[in-house]
Amino acid sequence: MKEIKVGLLGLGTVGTGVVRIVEGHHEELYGQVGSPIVIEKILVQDRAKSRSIAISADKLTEDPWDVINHPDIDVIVEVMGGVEQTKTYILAALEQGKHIVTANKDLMAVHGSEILAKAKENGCDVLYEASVAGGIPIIRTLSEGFSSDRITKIMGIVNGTTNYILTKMSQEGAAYEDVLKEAQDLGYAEADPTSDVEGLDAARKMTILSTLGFHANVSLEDVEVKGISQVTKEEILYGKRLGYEVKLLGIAERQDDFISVSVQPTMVKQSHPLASVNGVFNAVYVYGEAVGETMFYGPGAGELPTATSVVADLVAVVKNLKLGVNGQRVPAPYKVKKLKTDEQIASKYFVLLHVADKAGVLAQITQVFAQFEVSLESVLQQPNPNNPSAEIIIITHDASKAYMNQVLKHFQGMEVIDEIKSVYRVEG
Ligand SMILES: NC(=O)C1=CN([C@@H]2O[C@H](COP(=O)(O)OP(=O)(O)OC[C@H]3O[C@@H](n4cnc5c(N)ncnc54)[C@H](OP(=O)(O)O)[C@@H]3O)[C@@H](O)[C@H]2O)C=CC1
Ligand SMILES: N[C@@H](CC=O)C(=O)O
Repeated sequence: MKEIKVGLLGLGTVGTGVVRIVEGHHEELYGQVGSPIVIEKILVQDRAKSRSIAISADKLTEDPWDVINHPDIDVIVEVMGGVEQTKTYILAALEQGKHIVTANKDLMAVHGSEILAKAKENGCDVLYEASVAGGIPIIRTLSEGFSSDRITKIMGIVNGTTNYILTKMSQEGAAYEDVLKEAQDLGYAEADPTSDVEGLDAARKMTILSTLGFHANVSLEDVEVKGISQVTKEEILYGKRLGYEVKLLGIAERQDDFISVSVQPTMVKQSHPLASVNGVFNAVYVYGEAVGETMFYGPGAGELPTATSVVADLVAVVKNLKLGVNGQRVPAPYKVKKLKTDEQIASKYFVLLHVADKAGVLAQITQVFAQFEVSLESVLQQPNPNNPSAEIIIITHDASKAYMNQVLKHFQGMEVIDEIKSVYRVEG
């Protein structure tokens, strides 16, 4: 019946949600773990800042060591963000035998293996469910639910901010900057939203998911990343007219033992379930050799959805404490990582070209695709509404990335092509 004392690092969007759930769902938590869970001490940057919840002043501290070195605290919940300083705190806490729950994908994507090794050394849990796809329990799903299967593909929308922006641009014709500001005000965006819009946040999450799904140590450098800052309203409209929605997709694929991981704006066919995942919602497709196709859907960011996952991890740590089995389920990648070459990566492509509006141009262009063995699914030529050139929109069949790059390189030297306007991967 001993109280479980928790130290909280951070009382921002997620930290506030954690306090609300620990206090508001007291009965549910007590019922499951058989002990009261109490938030003992909270690290903030500024104790004087006004807060949206009532917190007694003596719980707040600006000194991290008040929390980390607190003798009665069993579990540290890290929801302050940041990488190097945060890593120092977490390693110090683990050395003292304290268990860690974190929502920090930046930290886990870069230093996850070192932190998990330290946890193992000290018999501690490190759980990080909230670090990917906010309220969707995708980490537990991959590491436990699919532990019997061989995962071949993980594909999804794993950043709420960019999905919110793309949805508003697509459905309301909203301007990129205005919607980004809204996402920040709603607490979805990272402290530096560049990591959302440039795809880095999604890349960190895909690093975590592919490491778990493929049992190989995938690092951030292995992920090819492109964000949404260059996506235009025009491209979104073109996509719509042809039956596609632009989504920022994380795609991790495995064939035999070779893997590829990328984050890129993708034209998703409107009939594909990912095309109708809108706003701050995330969705992750997991393909397993045995299970086939599965999809997990839910809110990807925000105070209470994210805190739900954080507190679920806290419950898991406390259950392990009661059973005396902490630190015994640290996932360790056991496969040697082998990355696919560009020749091995295949997908369909959407290509929008501005070309000279004269006879024979289309034939010259399709000839280049044929030369590099890229076959075409559809070709549309129309006058460019803004100038005397013509627009050609091509959707290819599956083509290797290497051949597609050759095609694009060839286009750069062709007089009849004014501009390669857009190139997108296509899914669905
Ligand atoms: N927001 C979301 O929807 C999601 C966020 N995450 C992750 O959760 C973590 C927290 O995010 P979020 O709640 O949005 O962040 P916020 O910026 O809203 O909150 C950060 C909190 O940490 C405190 N803090 C930050 N740096 C320091 C420091 N150096 N020393 C002491 N206190 C510090 C701040 O103090 P003060 O209040 O005094 O400023 C604040 O309370 C991040 O790792 C983020 O990536 C994961 C999933 C979803
Ligand atoms: N900034 C992130 C927050 C959750 O991880 C997002 O928008 O998804």
